[in-house]
Formats: sequence, C-alpha cells, structure tokens
Amino acid sequence: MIKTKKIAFLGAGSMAEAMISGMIHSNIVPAKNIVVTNRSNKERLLELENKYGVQTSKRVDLDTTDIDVFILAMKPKDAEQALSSLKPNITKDQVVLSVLAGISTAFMEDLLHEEQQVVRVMPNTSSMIQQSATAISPGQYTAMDSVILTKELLSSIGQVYVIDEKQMDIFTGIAGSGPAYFYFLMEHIEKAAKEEGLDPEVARAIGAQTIYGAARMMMERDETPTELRENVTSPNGTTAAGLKALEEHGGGTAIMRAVKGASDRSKEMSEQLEKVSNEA
Ligand SMILES: NC(=O)C1=CN([C@@H]2O[C@H](COP(=O)(O)OP(=O)(O)OC[C@H]3O[C@@H](n4cnc5c(N)ncnc54)[C@H](O)[C@@H]3O)[C@@H](O)[C@H]2O)C=CC1
Ligand SMILES: O=C(O)[C@@H]1CCC=N1
Repeated sequence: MIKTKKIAFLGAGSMAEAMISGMIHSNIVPAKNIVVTNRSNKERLLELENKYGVQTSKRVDLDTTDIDVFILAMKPKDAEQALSSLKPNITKDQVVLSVLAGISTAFMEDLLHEEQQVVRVMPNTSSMIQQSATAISPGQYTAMDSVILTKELLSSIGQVYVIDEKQMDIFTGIAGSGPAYFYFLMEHIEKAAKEEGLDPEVARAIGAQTIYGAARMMMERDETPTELRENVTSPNGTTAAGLKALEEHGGGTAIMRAVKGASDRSKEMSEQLEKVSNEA
C-alpha cells in the first residue's frame, strides 16, 4: 500500500534528510514518490535531489493535490505560518504529520480544517540508518487507516511506538534528544582515552562497539539493566571503581537531569507556542 503513496516534506533540514535517507534505503518508499520542499534554498534541494533521487520544489510551487502524506519538518517557530499557508491547499482527508518538538495535535487541528487528520511524530536522527525510536500520537480526527499508514511509513526509519500524547515530552527527553547524550558520552570517552595515550579514533571504535553491545544485551536478553550492570561488576574490581567515580561525580543524577531537562523544555515549548498563537 505504501509504495503508491505520495509523501511531501515541508522543510529540508537535518531531520528531514535523516528521514528521507532511511525511507529510501528501506526500499519501502520509492524515491520518485517523495517530494522535498523548503522556502528558498535551491542549493539544498539540489543536494537532496542528487543524493537521494527525490523530487524537489520550492514550498510555494508544490502541487499538493496528489499528496497523501505531508511531513512538517521546519523549526517549531515556523509551524504556525507553515500550517496556515498549507490549509487552503489541502483537504481534511490528507494526512499531516509533524515531527516538530512541542507542537501538539490540538495546535495543528486549530490551524487546519475542521476534522483534519493529523499525527504528531517524534523521530530521532538515527532515522538516517533506519534505527530511529519513533513515537506517534494521532489527533482526534485521524482514521485508523491513517494511523496504520503512518506506522507503516515510519517503520521504514526504525521502530515505531504509538503513545498517548501526554507522554510525548518524556519520549522526546529519552529518544528525540537521546542520541546526543550518547554522542556526548563518547566525546568524553575519547578525551579520557587521549589523556591515557590511546588514539581517539581507536577509542571511538572501541567505545561505539561497547555501547552497541550493551544496547543489544538490553534488547535481546531477559535481564534488567541492574542485573546486567551487576554481572559486569566484580567485587573491588575495575568496574566498581569506575561506577564509584561516576556516582561521586553525580553521573546518575546528571543522566536523570538531562532526560527531565529535555522533557521539561518540550513542555515549555508547547506552552510558549500555544500562548503566542492565542495572543495572535
Ligand atoms: N534534529 C533532530 O534531532 C530532531 C528534530 N526534530 C524536529 O525537526 C524539526 C526540524 O529540525 P532540523 O531539521 O534540525 O531543522 P533545520 O533548521 O535543519 O531545518 C528546517 C527546514 O525547514 C525549512 N522551512 C522553514 N519554514 C518552512 C515552510 N513554511 N515550508 C517549508 N519549509 C520550511 C527551512 O528552510 C529548513 O530547510 C524541528 O521542529 C525539530 O523540533 C524532531 C526530532 C529530532
Ligand atoms: O533539540 C530539539 O529541539 C530537537 C527535538 C528533539 C531533538 N532535537
């Protein structure tokens, strides 16, 4: 079913590219059925055209009539203008997905047609290699068929979880922003390795394999993270020393604060955007 659907990206930045890459490489969505738009940066569109074989056009020149799914991928601050200018060119039965942090389905519904089909989506940049953890929350008028279509489409970029919209902020704190925490962790592993005389590039390969192995253990073994951690930790051994240093320097608290900080910011962005839109 998905092979015949036409998908339009409104926004051609890093998140749009990550999704396009995942979709094309999955072979679920043919490149000729994807059209990518932005406001004015022609070079960027040409770059995506050459890299992925997708169609491109300036947003204002997009023929919206035969598009089945729109994917909003601009910055949250540009959402209101983008939704308002989309409304006259679509019907309520076309499905509008948004990957914008802090933009609620209610916000989208308010700016589009009565009973518009909308879905809030939170992917992450691992979409690029089809390894995103992506959440979706359908709006109140979205038909079950459209939810199934959305799930099928986004399964091309990784695992898809249908969640209650109230959980979207914490999902964003864990998965939307999450890759950055692991990159930050790696930056510090490389720093420590360098100080000990190990080539940072070698350290990166070793560290990445270690993170990948630990992730697969959590996914494939029927053991909790606590059990898995305890299995690594010999009494008075090296791991115990590492974990003690981590705790002494607030490692556990820092991780919790990071997740909650991102989640709180997602909530705050929703509140600010809704306030601005109510004042307008
Ligand atoms: N970067 C990430 O890891 C993630 C980003 N997101 C969300 O994705 C969205 C985009 O993020 P990035 O790709 O990092 O931003 P970006 O700044 O790289 O790209 C934004 C794009 O939107 C275009 N644009 C602005 N207004 C437009 C309009 N009316 N019509 C068509 N195109 C328009 C810009 O020209 C640009 O191509 C944000 O809302 C963010 O919350 C969600 C999950 C993860
Ligand atoms: O930093 C941000 O706001 C976006 C949303 C999740 C990841 N990047």
